[in-house]
Amino acid sequence: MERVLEKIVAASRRELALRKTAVPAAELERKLDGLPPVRDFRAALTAPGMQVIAELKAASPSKGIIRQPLEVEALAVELERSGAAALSVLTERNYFLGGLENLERARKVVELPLLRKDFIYDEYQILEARAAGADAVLLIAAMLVPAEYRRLQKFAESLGLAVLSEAHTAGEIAMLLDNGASIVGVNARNLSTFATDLGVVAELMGRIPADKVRVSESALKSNADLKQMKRLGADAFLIGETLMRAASPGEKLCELIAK
Ligand SMILES: O=P(O)(O)OC[C@@H](O)[C@@H](O)c1c[nH]c2ccccc12
Repeated sequence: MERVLEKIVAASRRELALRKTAVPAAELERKLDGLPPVRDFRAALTAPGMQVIAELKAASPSKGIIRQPLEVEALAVELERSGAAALSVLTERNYFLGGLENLERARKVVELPLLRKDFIYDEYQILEARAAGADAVLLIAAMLVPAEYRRLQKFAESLGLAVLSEAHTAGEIAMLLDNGASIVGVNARNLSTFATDLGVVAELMGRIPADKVRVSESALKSNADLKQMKRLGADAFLIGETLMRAASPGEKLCELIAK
């Protein structure tokens, strides 16, 4: 596993142990019974037109502070009104200044499907995601061996959650497809260096069969970028920084998805 990723996961494991003691899994499971049904993330991404998963992100390891304070409710409502297909909410605390509470806050104000964006390696995190109002979770190929990936994917599906499976190399795409991924994201960002290269997405998108949902992730800055990725087969786009740096993220989204 790569270095930055390793540090993030190590910090996350320490915190997870504390959360598990504070709120046992059985308690979270009881909470799930009273929840409204999961919203259809997959359907949102495959609707006709330019479908964007708009990401609420306050900071990142490579860019430092991106948007602070993160006005979760205002941003969620504005992005929904401006045509986002779904929202991605960063919940990693140490490097992205996110939190599960941001997911809960977004859930209260929008009807859009929500993705828990985090570094997931444990079923407990998937229970937390559903309890906080998520409709989908991210699973990152670079940090999971196939058996772990399969186990977490099955668990998410058993709760009705969709899984966005993320790859950065041809080998990772093959692993995900061999293990039953149906929504596959190609991340332009290398998680060891955090450098981005849209060329990687352009090169790899064609390796995902058209019966899968194909998502172009990271480094999308313009309407032309989205159109290029669409031509290469992308069904949907995951966009964080370009929206979060905009004075008006809603206007920026309209500009990005214009015909
Ligand atoms: O801000 P950008 O370049 O538009 O990227 C968004 C999203 O793809 C990125 O935040 C991301 C993709 N995969 C991740 C895994 C963990 C943390 C973050 C990510």
